[in-house]
Amino acid sequence: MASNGVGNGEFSFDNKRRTGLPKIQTQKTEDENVVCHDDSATPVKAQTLEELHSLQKKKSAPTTPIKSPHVFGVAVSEEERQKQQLQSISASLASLTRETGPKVVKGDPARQAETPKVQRPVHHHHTPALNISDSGLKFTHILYNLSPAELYEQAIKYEKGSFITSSGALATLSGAKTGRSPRDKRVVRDETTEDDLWWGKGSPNIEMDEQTFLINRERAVDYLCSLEKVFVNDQFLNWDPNNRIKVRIVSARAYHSLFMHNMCIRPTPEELEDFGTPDFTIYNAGQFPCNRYTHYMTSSTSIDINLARREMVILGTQYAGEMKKGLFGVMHYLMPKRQILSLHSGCNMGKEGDVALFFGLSGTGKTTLSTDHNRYLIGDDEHCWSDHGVSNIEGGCYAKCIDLAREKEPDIWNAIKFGTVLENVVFEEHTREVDYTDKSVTENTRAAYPIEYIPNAKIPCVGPHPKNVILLACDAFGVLPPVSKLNLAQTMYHFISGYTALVAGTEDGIKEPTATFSACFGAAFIMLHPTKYAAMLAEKMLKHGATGWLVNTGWSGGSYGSGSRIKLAYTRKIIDAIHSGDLLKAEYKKTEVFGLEIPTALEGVPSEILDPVNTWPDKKAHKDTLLKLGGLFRKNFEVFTNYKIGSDSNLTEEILAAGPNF
Ligand SMILES: Nc1ncnc2c1ncn2[C@@H]1O[C@H](COP(=O)(O)OP(=O)(O)OP(=O)(O)O)[C@@H](O)[C@H]1O
Ligand SMILES: O=C([O-])CC(=O)C(=O)O
Ligand SMILES: [Ca+2]
Ligand SMILES: [Mn+2]
Repeated sequence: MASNGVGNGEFSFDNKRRTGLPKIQTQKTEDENVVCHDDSATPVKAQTLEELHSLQKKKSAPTTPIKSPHVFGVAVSEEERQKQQLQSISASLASLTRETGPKVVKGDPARQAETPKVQRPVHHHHTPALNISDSGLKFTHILYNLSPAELYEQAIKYEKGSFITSSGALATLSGAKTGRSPRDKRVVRDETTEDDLWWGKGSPNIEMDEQTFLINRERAVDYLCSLEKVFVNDQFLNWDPNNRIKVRIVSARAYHSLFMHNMCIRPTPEELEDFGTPDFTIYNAGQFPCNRYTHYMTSSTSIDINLARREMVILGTQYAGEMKKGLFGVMHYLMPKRQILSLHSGCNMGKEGDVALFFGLSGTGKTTLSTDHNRYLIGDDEHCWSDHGVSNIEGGCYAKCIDLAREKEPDIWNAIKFGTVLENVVFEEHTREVDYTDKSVTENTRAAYPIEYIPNAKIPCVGPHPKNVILLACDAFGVLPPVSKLNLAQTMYHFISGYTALVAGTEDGIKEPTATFSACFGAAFIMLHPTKYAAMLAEKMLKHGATGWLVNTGWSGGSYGSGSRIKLAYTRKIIDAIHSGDLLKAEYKKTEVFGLEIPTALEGVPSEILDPVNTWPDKKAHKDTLLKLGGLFRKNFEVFTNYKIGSDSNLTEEILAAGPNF
């Protein structure tokens, strides 16, 4: 026992010769001149609590002009600029059957002090009383480009299911829909889109007419204008400054506003001053259903795109991903018109400037694998490839959270902090610790965060031409090799096929994997025929000498149920070897049926798993499954056999020959 004089079962707090707690000093000591009187504090600069609170805040940046604003070279006053901005928002919210837009005013109606006293409509001219609706008699309060902190307050105060989690993220519920509704996505078919777009079997563009669009638009706008307040976000898409698109998002929920704040590119205060008229507008009236008696409406949900009007209307779903992916669809139309390829892919860049693209359907690993601590993240989901290189379309990431673990995905884990929207997760009531394994609300739990929350994000999110094009498939059949090197024709074959096999609904016990084929790894978002995008990709890969790879992030050692998912650590080793160039130099052999070139050895990955047949205990079962998958690929490709890809019929024939052979 320590020789501090305290022994025999007694304990002490330190090793000084003391027998008990230090005495609390109540007497003034000589060297300290501490005064403890209540009246010693500096006087309060306010007479009332209200006044005191008003001292907390100073005017914030977005409404403060940085430089004197000009319109057509003529200086306009700040007051005039504010008026123009409100006019623009009122015009966005205008019903098409009434002469004027709603009266709009900035600020939260609950905070009267912040609401300007101007009770004067934006449009001064006298409008016939006949055309005024009830919602036209009142002001619609505009919560314009609020900050994350302001949006947190709005969400927590007014939206059920909004909570701050222990790491500071905003937990929200998206309501009845916890995923996208592709069967309710419609596009207006008019003279232009008739010829431009891909219609009919296999196309994601379900048609609607202009009139029906206007009915739904009116329904959304009337709903939004009937509210006390609406959120308006003015933001950008695409980091390529020459091909940037201005988007306006009008929504009823702080959740939607914060989600888009994170996912689109955030304008600087200066950029906001010059914003002007948006190129595209979303009306998100997600809480309000569409009218089933309206032509074309097959459910209470409708996501409607009108390219001519440059508008999108959302009714009957609050899932925020509809906005993100709806805009992606728009980019899939606008960018190819400018000879720019739009891609459903992640993208990152090595220290040497080597860029890699990661294609794949939902859940195959775009976000997980592009978020790589040793590389710069350009983006996780939506990119453009132009003559100048790649650019991210978005300003944020949207990561799957199910079974998220700090050790496996540290950068994503750490990005879930203040400002991040956490959708549909379950958390401990008291500590607010999120349980990422809990699927009670949905398996599709998600985190949306600004890209700069990833420490090695490449800002601005642009990079040179890709060196590697990695096609990801989560093959729950367990027959595709963990990695294969592809020639150009094979890359095109697999790009057009867009294969993955996930296992749905784990609750009801083991289910058969179901193959999904989604052209260009994003058939739900493309607007033109898949061969148009494929031809552009082939041309770009050839021109810039990019190498194609097929990586199976799914099963090994058997199909779902008997085998297991390939360890993320192994997939990361494979990806590292692609980036470093080591894999290009490896020794290869060809597989049966799919004719894929697979490496015989790769550092950090057990050699036996590189050829799936080695990992299957039942060789016959392996062969049967391989043939079954080959058959599914073949059947899926039938619809493409009559199309020419690019100007070269040689490439078309090569692509057709690059599929399974048996
Ligand atoms: N070997 C593996 N490789 C990649 N991801 C894996 C692997 N094993 C498990 N996973 C898990 O699979 C999921 C991949 O999802 P990810 O968010 O990357 O999908 P995504 O391709 O970005 O889809 P979306 O387009 O829907 O956002 C993650 O939850 C990840 O942890
Ligand atoms: O859009 C979504 O909801 C999520 C996503 O990224 C995808 O499905 O590709
Ligand atoms: Ca993703
Ligand atoms: Mn995606």
